[in-house]
Amino acid sequence: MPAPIHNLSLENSIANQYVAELRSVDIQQDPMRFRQNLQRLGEVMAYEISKTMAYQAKTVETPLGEAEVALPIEQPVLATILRAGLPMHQGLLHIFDRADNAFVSAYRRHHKDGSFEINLEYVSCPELEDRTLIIADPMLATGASMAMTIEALSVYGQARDIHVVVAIAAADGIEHIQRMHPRVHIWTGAIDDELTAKSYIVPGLGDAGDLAYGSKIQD
Ligand SMILES: O=P(O)(O)OC[C@H]1O[C@H](OP(=O)(O)OP(=O)(O)O)[C@H](O)[C@@H]1O
Ligand SMILES: O=c1cc[nH]c(=O)[nH]1
Ligand SMILES: [Mg+2]
Repeated sequence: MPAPIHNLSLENSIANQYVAELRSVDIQQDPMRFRQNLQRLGEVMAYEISKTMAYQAKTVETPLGEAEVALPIEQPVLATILRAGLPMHQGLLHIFDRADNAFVSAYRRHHKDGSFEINLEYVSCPELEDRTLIIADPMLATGASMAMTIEALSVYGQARDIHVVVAIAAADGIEHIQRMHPRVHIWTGAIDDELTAKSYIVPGLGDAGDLAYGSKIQD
């Protein structure tokens, strides 16, 4: 049995407004708002994931006495995939403000026939053994970039829990991750059914990296 999918669109919450604005062809003309909506979604997801973590009772001294509070036992490792993952990563880091961080560069290298392969070139990662790992990337299309990232990070130790956080997941991408990495929890703002011939999510939102940071020369 693969780990459960957490689809935020199944419940009414403000997260649905952030996803709607990310998708909107008009609102996404404002790159600052696009990045901010990704960041806000990262913050919401971090809050949801924080409910699944382990806590321990601690005593906090106030100016007037002592308060009993349940505090997280550990800080997670927050990982992201350049470029498009950066704003969601920042949102996660706002909430898990003492987290360690990992960065991976992965991008699609396109061939003339329309096919592409994922190029994974740069990895920077702390020790992962027995830790909670949260990997953010707004788009889970075929799932190839995320699956390669999980494999690349596994070299740094076996994380106890792995959470993948995305704004929009394609059904194909979810299937790929569940097949390759069944232990991984997927948190998504929405699930879309289709991919184009070039593996863009439909209706999706377009190219998240370009919308956040501008177009790039295709490799
Ligand atoms: O599930 P997949 O089929 O692998 O596609 C998803 C990947 O595509 C996008 O990155 P992209 O390669 O466009 O790089 P960018 O962030 O530099 O735009 C996105 O941010 C994911 O990393
Ligand atoms: O729909 C998609 C698929 C991959 N990358 C994106 O930015 N959007
Ligand atoms: Mg892109």
